[in-house]
Amino acid sequence: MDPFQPFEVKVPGSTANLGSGFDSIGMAVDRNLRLRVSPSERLSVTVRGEDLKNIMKDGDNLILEVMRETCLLSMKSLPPLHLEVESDIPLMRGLGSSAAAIVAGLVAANHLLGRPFDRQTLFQQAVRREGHPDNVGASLFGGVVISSWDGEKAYAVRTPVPPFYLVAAIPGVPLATARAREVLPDTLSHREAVLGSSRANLLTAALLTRDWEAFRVGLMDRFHQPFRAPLVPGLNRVLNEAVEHGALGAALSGAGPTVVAFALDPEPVRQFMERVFEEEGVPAEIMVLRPGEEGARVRLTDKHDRSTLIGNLKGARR
Ligand SMILES: Nc1ncnc2c1ncn2[C@@H]1O[C@H](COP(=O)(O)OP(=O)(O)OP(=O)(O)O)[C@@H](O)[C@H]1O
Ligand SMILES: N[C@@H](CCO)C(=O)O
Repeated sequence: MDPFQPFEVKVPGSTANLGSGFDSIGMAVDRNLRLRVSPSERLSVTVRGEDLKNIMKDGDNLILEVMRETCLLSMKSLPPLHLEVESDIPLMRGLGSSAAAIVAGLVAANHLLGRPFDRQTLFQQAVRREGHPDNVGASLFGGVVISSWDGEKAYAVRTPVPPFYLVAAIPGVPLATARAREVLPDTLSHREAVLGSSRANLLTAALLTRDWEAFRVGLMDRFHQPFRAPLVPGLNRVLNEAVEHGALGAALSGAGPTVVAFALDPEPVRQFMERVFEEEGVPAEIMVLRPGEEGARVRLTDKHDRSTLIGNLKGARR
């Protein structure tokens, strides 16, 4: 591989499902993972933040794994390089941290390889790696992405960003997606499936037309939230009461435990969410977010850009 100029990949986090759009609808949010890549004599990784340090396994991590796999698709191996990872996407909270890491690894490796893969190909790879298309679609393309995956091929349509805020209650305790998927049933009755899919159809139309009454109803999910509610204190109260406090509606964000309400005026909803989680005795950070317009981006950088990160983790595997 040719010597390369240092670069940065910026990838947004995301909220997936939006209630009834289970494993299909994702929306980018204004929280980002930044991956800086520069030439080096040996492979090393620097991360910022305790959360990220804790997920390094023997100096290895998901981003590196994906970069290696992507290089192998081109029959190349990863050159020695230095990676710096910084992220304000909370880990294992339902805001798409794993999808952002996967997309960052794919986009970075593709850049190093001279961009042999187009975005559609990267999307297919990302979906395969994540196991569902909603978060990775939003992280890669930005905006609201509606997709479908049959286990072999994924289809995605990017739609315009809605004008609302997201009020997110992010509990202090993580919930792994794998755990939150274990509680889902293997089958649903035909009646339930028809109701669930009609809600998702309504949700899609409402997002496109900004019909907020249809949006409220469309958010009401039959596919996952009823089964995950016992794992997420505060969820049912927010789902049932947020509208009375000015929200357009509410949903579990991704696999949780973050609960998100959508609002044109976020302040009354923020106060309501703060109260709910306090009364439930669940420490949670309440954040007001905006949908993210931009998907993953590469920017060439210089040495100066790389001086801000701390915490060198040595011994990354080659
Ligand atoms: N910046 C990162 N670098 C390396 N690995 C990461 C990074 N962010 C997340 N991961 C990996 O993703 C895992 C979290 O994935 P998980 O699907 O459980 O949570 P999430 O993606 O935050 O939530 P959700 O999928 O519900 O939005 C972490 O344990 C770690 O292995
Ligand atoms: N659609 C996924 C998103 C979380 O990664 C789920 O709800 O399990």
